[in-house]
Amino acid sequence: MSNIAVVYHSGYGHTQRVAQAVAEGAQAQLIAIDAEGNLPEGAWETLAAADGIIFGTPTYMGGPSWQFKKFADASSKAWFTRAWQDKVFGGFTNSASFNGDKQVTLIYLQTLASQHGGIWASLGLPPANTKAATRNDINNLGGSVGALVQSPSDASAAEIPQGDLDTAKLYGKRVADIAAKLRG
Ligand SMILES: Cc1cc2nc3c(=O)[nH]c(=O)nc-3n(C[C@H](O)[C@H](O)[C@H](O)COP(=O)(O)O)c2cc1C
Repeated sequence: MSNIAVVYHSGYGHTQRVAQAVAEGAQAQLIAIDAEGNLPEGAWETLAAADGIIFGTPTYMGGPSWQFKKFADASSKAWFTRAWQDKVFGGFTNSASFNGDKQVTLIYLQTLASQHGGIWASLGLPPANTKAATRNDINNLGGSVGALVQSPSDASAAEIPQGDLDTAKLYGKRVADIAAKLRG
């Protein structure tokens, strides 16, 4: 059993639902970045104590939300002290379009983890990309770096495709399992 924290921002609730799925898979603690880009009381300590950290943000204008970026910049304090060195990291993003430039966001999250000296966990799931594939399948969006989720622009958080949520949950479990193995 490992100790994982999922730290995420969500402007309108879609990414929050994804974060809950990831946290369920990882048996993780959820930390919400608020609308001002700040963390709740005690969250930096929780992150410092975690074996693994999973980042989550919607893709806004081809990158992370500014609130997530504010958190990332504030993490430079942890960077200075190498507080997150050798932790396991993962990341997920959610956006309205199938592509929507989500990959740019994931690469940003991977880079942030690498700046901190982290060990990045890939998605580790094959794509469902045959003619028979549906949005209920695991990894129908065909990601590899982290978990991708598509919420149609007119869909509520309750209408996120089940396959993407299941993918997010499996990814959370993968990050937790890797962290447990590394902890020994
Ligand atoms: C300011 C803004 C920028 C957005 N930019 C993109 C984008 O670059 N690509 C995309 O596919 N969707 C984009 N969207 C759609 C959001 O990613 C989508 O609505 C997502 O589900 C929002 O997640 P949230 O409810 O957690 O905030 C954008 C939405 C907003 C509000």
